Amino acid sequence: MKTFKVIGLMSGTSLDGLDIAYCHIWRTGDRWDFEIKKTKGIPYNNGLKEQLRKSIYLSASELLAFDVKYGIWLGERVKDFIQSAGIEVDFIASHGHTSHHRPELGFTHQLGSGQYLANTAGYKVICDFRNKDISLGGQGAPLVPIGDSHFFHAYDFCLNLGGISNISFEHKGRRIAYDIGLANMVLNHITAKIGLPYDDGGQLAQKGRLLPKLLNDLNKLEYYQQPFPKSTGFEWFMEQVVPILDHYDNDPKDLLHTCIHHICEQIVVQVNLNRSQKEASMLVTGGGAMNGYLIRVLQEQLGTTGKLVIPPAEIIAFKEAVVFALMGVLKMVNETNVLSSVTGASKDSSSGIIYEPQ
Ligand SMILES: Nc1ncnc2c1ncn2[C@@H]1O[C@H](COP(=O)(O)OP(=O)(O)OP(=O)(O)O)[C@@H](O)[C@H]1O
Ligand SMILES: CC(=O)N[C@H]1[C@@H]2OC[C@@H](O2)[C@@H](O)[C@@H]1O[C@H](C)C(=O)O
Repeated sequence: MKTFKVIGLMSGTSLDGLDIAYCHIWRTGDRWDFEIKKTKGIPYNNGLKEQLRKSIYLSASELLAFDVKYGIWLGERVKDFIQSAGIEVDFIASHGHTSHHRPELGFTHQLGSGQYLANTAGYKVICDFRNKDISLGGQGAPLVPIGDSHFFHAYDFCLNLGGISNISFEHKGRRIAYDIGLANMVLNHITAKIGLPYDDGGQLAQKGRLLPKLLNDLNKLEYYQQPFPKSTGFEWFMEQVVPILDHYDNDPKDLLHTCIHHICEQIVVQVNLNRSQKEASMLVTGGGAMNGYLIRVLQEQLGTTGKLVIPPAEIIAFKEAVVFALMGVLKMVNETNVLSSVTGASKDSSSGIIYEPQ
């Protein structure tokens, strides 16, 4: 069976930068397996970070122009990566960067023109992995659970602590997954006010005190009561969460401390609801796995029957890029890469649009 040599590209909601993962991916029985060969994280400079953050407010023509510009930027970064690594590549699978995500209105949009990316890098590109699922009535997110079922099925739960937290697990033979709610997006929002990109290791949060009223206000957010399938993101954060935070003029340490307790409480609610056995292992990835204080609070709240597994740094940071590489492979072989059990679509799909370099 062929081994695919693929570059996966991911730019997540926390806006820290572009993740590039070059992997080998091959079939083994009913599942697929992977090996990460080389990775690179390219932090966004402040200008690009702001442009991406504000892309939701652009006019239609500005958005389309930025789509092209960012597609070319992706292509240039990948071209440099391939040249300096001297690697053989079959194709590029690109998530892009989500500017708009409104499944209830029937659309989602990831920036980074596939055609311009293909032309600039000089390789075939597969992108736009979310829209087909939305057209089938799904949330178009989360998509990474297909990777959990192939690559990380040994764990009872997979938890990703990115800008938003999401969880994935098997239930009666079907994979279920959804966005739980807040994670680094809210923590970064608080540290931005004191000029820090993030709270390294959760050191500031650790020194803070709990604000019970804020904790209660956050726990009461309507999103937490919604049944899955569900997904959320930046729009929800800006519209529902920021107005709550605006009422609190407290020491950032106390805000961070309280938000970490809130993030962990919501995770534990979901784990306890979906635990089928007393002992449960949970793989933790995404930048939040580097937040020592958050992980400590989560472990305390889960108790001794919940075993958190923190994988090597490369998996923590690049798991999503690796899974988009897998999604590209599955599209190329016409196998399911979006699970309707996760997204709520009317059927599974093999999603992604293919662009040949011109
Ligand atoms: N050493 C650290 N200490 C505390 N937090 C950290 C550390 N390293 C990374 N983070 C947090 O992780 C964030 C990046 O996480 P990640 O790259 O998983 O998010 P993302 O992929 O952009 O989000 P999403 O998966 O929601 O799209 C940073 O913005 C920061 O908040
Ligand atoms: C629409 C969108 O970009 N959603 C992201 C976002 O960031 C985390 C969470 O919200 C998740 O639903 C998703 O990303 C991951 C990669 C996913 O689809 O699995």
